[in-house]
Amino acid sequence: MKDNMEGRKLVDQMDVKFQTRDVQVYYGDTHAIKDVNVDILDKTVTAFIGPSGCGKSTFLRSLNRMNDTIPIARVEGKILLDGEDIYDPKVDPVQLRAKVGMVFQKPNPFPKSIYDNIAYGPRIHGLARNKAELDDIVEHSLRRGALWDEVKDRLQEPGTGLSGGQQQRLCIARAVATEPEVLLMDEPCSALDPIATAQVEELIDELKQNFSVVIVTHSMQQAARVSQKTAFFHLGNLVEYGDTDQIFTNPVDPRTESYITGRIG
Ligand SMILES: Nc1ncnc2c1ncn2[C@@H]1O[C@H](COP(=O)(O)OP(=O)(O)OP(=O)(O)O)[C@@H](O)[C@H]1O
Repeated sequence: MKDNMEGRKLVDQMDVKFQTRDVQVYYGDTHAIKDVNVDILDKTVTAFIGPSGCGKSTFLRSLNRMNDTIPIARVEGKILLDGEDIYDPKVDPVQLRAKVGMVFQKPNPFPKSIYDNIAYGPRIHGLARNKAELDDIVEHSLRRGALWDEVKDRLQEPGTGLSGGQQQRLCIARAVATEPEVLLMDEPCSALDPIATAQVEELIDELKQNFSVVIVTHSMQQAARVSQKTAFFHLGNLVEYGDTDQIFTNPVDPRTESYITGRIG
């Protein structure tokens, strides 16, 4: 991987959320992720870009062990979150996913009320001692999801009755309700119209004040708008990682340049 470290200030260890070292992911005999070494920063939006099938989602899912749910998937190498190996047998994947939340391509609210969509995670993780505390978490999370004003008078209505963009903000609010440290987003706007996309992008910009956000996107415009760091993947390799401005204006690797200028992908 060509990492343009020259001139870049040395990153303080405190700023690093994930360190990945020599990460490989296999699906049976398919080697989907090859030797990926990257540091993902706190309070930063990192975009994963690259042509279809290059491994963006696979690598994203390895960061909260969602690949564990795919029987033929195998992860090798080290993935450290705040210095702790997330694949250590002592780590409970359910607790890990509360710390490393995920938002998917298609909004997927539970078939429950708006309130219960948010309250579900805090209830199972015992984050509220009583109803008043749970109410506070629900309100705070919906505010963080930029949805509170639109739903505060209908919290008992089904989450599935909201518009697509509102459902996606509900899913983001649900993910933040368990007080995660990282939010993984796999093409979170691909099912949304331009107005809902703009709202979610604005929200991502706010979320980075409190979280490390990693977003997979097919839209280079979106990567350029929302992220400060960009990682370009190609055929399972992390080809280039650096400041988003630099990746889009002055890529080091010819494969990155071909992709951003539309010659591959
Ligand atoms: N569940 C799975 N079982 C077997 N192979 C898989 C599975 N998921 C992904 N793959 C393979 O792993 C490789 C990487 O796929 P992945 O979905 O991570 O790429 P991607 O860059 O996210 O693609 P896209 O942009 O199209 O979503 C591909 O060759 C894909 O066919």
